[in-house]
Amino acid sequence: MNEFEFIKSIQQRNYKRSGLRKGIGDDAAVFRQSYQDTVTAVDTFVENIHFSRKTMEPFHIGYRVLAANISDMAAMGCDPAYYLISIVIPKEWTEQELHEIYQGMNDIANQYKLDLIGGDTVSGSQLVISVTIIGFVDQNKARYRSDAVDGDVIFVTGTLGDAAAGFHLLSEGNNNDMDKYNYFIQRHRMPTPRIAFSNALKELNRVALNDISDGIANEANEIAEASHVTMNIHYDRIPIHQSLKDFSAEQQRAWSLSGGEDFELIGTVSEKDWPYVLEIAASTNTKVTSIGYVTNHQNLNGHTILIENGIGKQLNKSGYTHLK
Ligand SMILES: Nc1ncnc2c1ncn2[C@@H]1O[C@H](COP(=O)(O)OP(=O)(O)OP(=O)(O)O)[C@@H](O)[C@H]1O
Ligand SMILES: Cc1ncc(C[n+]2csc(CCOP(=O)(O)O)c2C)c(N)n1
Ligand SMILES: [Mg+2]
Ligand SMILES: [Mg+2]
Ligand SMILES: [Mg+2]
Repeated sequence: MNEFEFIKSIQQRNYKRSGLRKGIGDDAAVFRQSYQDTVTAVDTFVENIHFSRKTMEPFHIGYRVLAANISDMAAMGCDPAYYLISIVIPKEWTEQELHEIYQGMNDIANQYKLDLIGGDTVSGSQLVISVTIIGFVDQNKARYRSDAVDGDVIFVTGTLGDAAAGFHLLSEGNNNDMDKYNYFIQRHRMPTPRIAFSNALKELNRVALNDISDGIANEANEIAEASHVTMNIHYDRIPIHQSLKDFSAEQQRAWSLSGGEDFELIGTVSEKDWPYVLEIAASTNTKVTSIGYVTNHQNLNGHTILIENGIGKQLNKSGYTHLK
């Protein structure tokens, strides 16, 4: 199959979004959206950095790369609508495997009602998939890392450390572990971006949000820096899955604080709005946990404090980083 046949084979027959004027098939895509703000992000997924043949089936590669991008849209409080795929394909990858990658993307795109509207296909020595995602949000309702203020409640969705546990099991586990801890493996391969929850918060005037791709130690600090506040987090309030307790205390700690790739949300809201957040959590079937509070401490602003046994210590960025 040549490049052009490949593009034809991955093209959607019908588009879901009414604003689309031109999808795949011209020099660029065209969409129209007159009254909302447009939100866009790009993330890249590289063989042996983000996944390996051992950790992911082709279907999961597609699913996971789009999930990461949808999660950034959740972190912005916006509704994702369109995506473009740039793919570098090594010759070792079969036609069948490539289609499975696209089936993975298609699966999650259908769940979140996204249209694939363009991309680029080239050959190369390593599988690299880059996704550009485009979404829409009501004017002035995009959620920024810079919106946390003194007195806010800090919350997270879901449980943390699941994806890192899954990655550990896929890399080092035996067959028994794979069955017993299938939940963690699924969470690594097929994360759940929290779009319904974050979009349902749109009635609130102010929410600070960030998604947890590198680990809460990173993302809490990103909010602290952007908002010039101190983030205070109780270690024993960080929600973990019951089965994570089967692992050592060191593993639980490393995975829940800096494992990354959970694609949960960390956010802050005023104390007054916290009961409303809990209502939205219930109505969108999303686990949400309060893990601490925001303060304004002149010399600690821009930092995160982790409180354990009543003692607070600075929690430095410790998650995954691509450049040393
Ligand atoms: N090479 C680059 N050129 C221009 N802007 C960049 C580049 N890399 C990152 N950015 C920008 O820096 C900011 C932070 O990017 P970062 O990738 O850390 O966020 P993220 O996508 O939420 O994290 P993750 O990649 O872990 O999902 C974003 O505004 C992003 O667009
Ligand atoms: C084969 C393999 N090796 C290592 C990891 C771990 N890993 C890779 S990138 C990343 C952080 C998010 O990256 P980004 O900032 O690009 O979103 C983490 C925790 C993996 N998933 N697969
Ligand atoms: Mg991202
Ligand atoms: Mg990024
Ligand atoms: Mg992000």
